[in-house]
Amino acid sequence: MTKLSVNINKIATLRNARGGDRPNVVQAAKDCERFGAQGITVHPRPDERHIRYRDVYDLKEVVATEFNIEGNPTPDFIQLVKDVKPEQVTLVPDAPDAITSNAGWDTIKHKDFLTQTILELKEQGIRVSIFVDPDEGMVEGAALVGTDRIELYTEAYAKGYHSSPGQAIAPYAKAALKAQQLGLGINAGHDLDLDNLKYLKNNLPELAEVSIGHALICDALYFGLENTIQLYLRQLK
Ligand SMILES: CC(=O)[C@@H](O)[C@H](O)COP(=O)(O)O
Ligand SMILES: NCC(=O)COP(=O)(O)O
Repeated sequence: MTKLSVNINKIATLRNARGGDRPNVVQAAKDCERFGAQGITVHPRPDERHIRYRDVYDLKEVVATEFNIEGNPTPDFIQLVKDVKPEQVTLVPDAPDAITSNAGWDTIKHKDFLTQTILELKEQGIRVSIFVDPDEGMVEGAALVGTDRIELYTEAYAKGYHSSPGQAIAPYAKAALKAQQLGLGINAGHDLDLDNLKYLKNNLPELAEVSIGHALICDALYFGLENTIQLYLRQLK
């Protein structure tokens, strides 16, 4: 079974546009769960342009499914994660000024940093995942730094899917097989949508979880949040 974790960053983007509390991020998380989401993902960024650190503390009080916090492991982020103790943290090497996540970890170059950080978080009883490109060498490096899971960065897959699905999925299938052989759990995310999700799922049999935000919230404008979550869940059957 592949779990759907809804990334609610874009709900916070909308709220922040007016400075009030509409839409309410905590209520949105509860509703996503009520509508079938099996997890809630947030990716607080240092400028708090969408999810704020305060939201993460508030969400911890209500999220009843799997809470996944993604982000660059700066000292502030590490402290937040240690305070909140989510079920899963996903480490992402995004620059503070990046519009969105734009690369996976170089697990060889950052081996010492990742090893130490992952150990620190695992000691808190938190499952750790790291964001990686679909590259077998990077997956081997991920196994060496002690992570529980990897999250395959799917932007390249999403970009290539329409012109050549087979070509787009090939490196992901290889990377996933390598991860499976090394005993790593496999998550995936970034730019997944109603068009490309089923093919990804069908080709990565061990896929434990997808986190989806941007496209899902856009779809919800047209189909409503409940229907949209059901549509995504259907792609994962
Ligand atoms: C790691 C990843 O792919 C997502 O967390 C994505 O970066 C969402 O972040 P934004 O909502 O800031 O684009
Ligand atoms: N980890 C990926 C994520 O949380 C959502 O990414 P996107 O669907 O907003 O591109």
